[in-house]
Amino acid sequence: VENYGNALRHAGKFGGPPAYPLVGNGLLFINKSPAEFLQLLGTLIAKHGMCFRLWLGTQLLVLSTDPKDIEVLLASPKYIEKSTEYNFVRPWLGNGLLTSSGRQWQTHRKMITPTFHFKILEHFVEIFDRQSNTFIDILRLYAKSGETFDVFPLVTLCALDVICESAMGTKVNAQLNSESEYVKAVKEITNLIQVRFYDFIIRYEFFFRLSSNRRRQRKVLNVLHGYTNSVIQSRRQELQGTDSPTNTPDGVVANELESEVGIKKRMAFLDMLLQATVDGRPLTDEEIREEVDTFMFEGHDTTTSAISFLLQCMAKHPDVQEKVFEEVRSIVGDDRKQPVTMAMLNDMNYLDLVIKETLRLYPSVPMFGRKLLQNTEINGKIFPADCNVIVLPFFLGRNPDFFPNPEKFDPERFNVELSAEKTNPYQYIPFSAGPRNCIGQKFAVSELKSLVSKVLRHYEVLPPSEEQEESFMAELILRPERGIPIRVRPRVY
Ligand code: HEM
Repeated sequence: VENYGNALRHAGKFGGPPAYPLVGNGLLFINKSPAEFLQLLGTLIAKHGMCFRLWLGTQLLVLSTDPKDIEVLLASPKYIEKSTEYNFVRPWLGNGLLTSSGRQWQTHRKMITPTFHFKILEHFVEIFDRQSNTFIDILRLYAKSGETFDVFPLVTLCALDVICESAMGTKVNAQLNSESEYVKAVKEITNLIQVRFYDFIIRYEFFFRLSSNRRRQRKVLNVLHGYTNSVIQSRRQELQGTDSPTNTPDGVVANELESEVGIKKRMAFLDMLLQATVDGRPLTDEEIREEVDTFMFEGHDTTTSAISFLLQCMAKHPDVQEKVFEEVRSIVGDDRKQPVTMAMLNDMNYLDLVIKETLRLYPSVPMFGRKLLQNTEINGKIFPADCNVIVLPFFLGRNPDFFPNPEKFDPERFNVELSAEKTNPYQYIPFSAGPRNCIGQKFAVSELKSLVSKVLRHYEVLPPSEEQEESFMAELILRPERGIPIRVRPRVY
């Protein structure tokens, strides 16, 4: 109550739509579909500017697309507490890297950072390459028929295969077996979390606990945590050299590489966690599970969104597609079976620009938030204690003051001379910035390059037979409301 009074006092200085006692601006969001929600935010930004407040019930949100404020917020190690919305993912991810704060976040971030060293990333390139081969095989059917299809769910399964193998060292074979219990559970949990974002009632823990969603969530979490826990147990035993590979609940052999003669032992993210220490002690099983689950979530939904929109951009802009293909061909050659190496991916400079431009228009994380723990002055404004500051990369990327002619898809904005991301680093933040930026950025970009270059080596990506208008849902990640319809046809060269 004290904080509510304090927030009320200070919130008056921020502009924003008229708010009513207790419900605040909640009524604005009632009966809106997720797609309408993002449009509504756009309208509010146009009306109230780069920094304004919203009341969701008694919760104060300050929405920011002002790079100056965002710089203060993100560059400082002081403001690392995440906003209220992150509580919705806590039942699944606990206090993993995305959701934790304070000392736990600091020590874990320090421990996990070396895992993303470029030398270690090289081990994952083989996984990217192999899983994109499966993806190519699956597309063959659509290339044959020439029909329009939604590529989004296919990309989801591929990204899930990649992250499962990279994070846990196990194969769920999602692309070949989308009926797997684990795969279905991942899909269901992300749906259950997303509903809470927009449902004015079950945003509150009290009402959520009374809802049927809570019971469903419990069941799904049993599957998810059960799987991760059993993989952790079997990996731990193997590392101690006391046991042979164990079967996981999906009947998947958790570890199959180590014993094969001549194959270098590849470390999954999990193996590194099992050997790491914080404050001189090994991690508990629970801490390990939370970090692995965090990677499972952060590491597949985001890349799915990025890869899908990237493929859509290829379909819409054949000239750009042609240029990407020519670059890939000049690096990898004409043999379609040639596996791609990290060195080759690093050489794909034009594809880099294309990825940057795709993430400007379609940032996989369209918004993220921080909670301020005390009254905080930022550029002369007092942000009250307990308020949630919501940063909106989606609208930053579409602001004509920052990116002239923003609707135009133009990868050259990011070339060495124009270098749109360096001119003001806080206008372009698809991976966030500062100490709490995306730890998986390099992993993600390599995965994107690997999959998209493989697709272009086999297929031409074409627009759907009937164009449709773009419509987005800003959920945990940016999703197309009606999927990503494309066509493919075998590439001749
Ligand atoms: C195109 C793909 C991706 C995009 C656009 C992206 C974007 C982001 C953004 C904006 C944040 C900050 C979120 C916040 O402040 O709450 C973040 C954090 C994070 N990302 Fe990514 N991400 C991507 C891929 C990945 C991948 C592949 C992984 C893991 C393999 C990953 C792991 C993480 C983790 C663990 C955090 C939390 C870091 C921390 O709080 O210290 N991300 N990501």
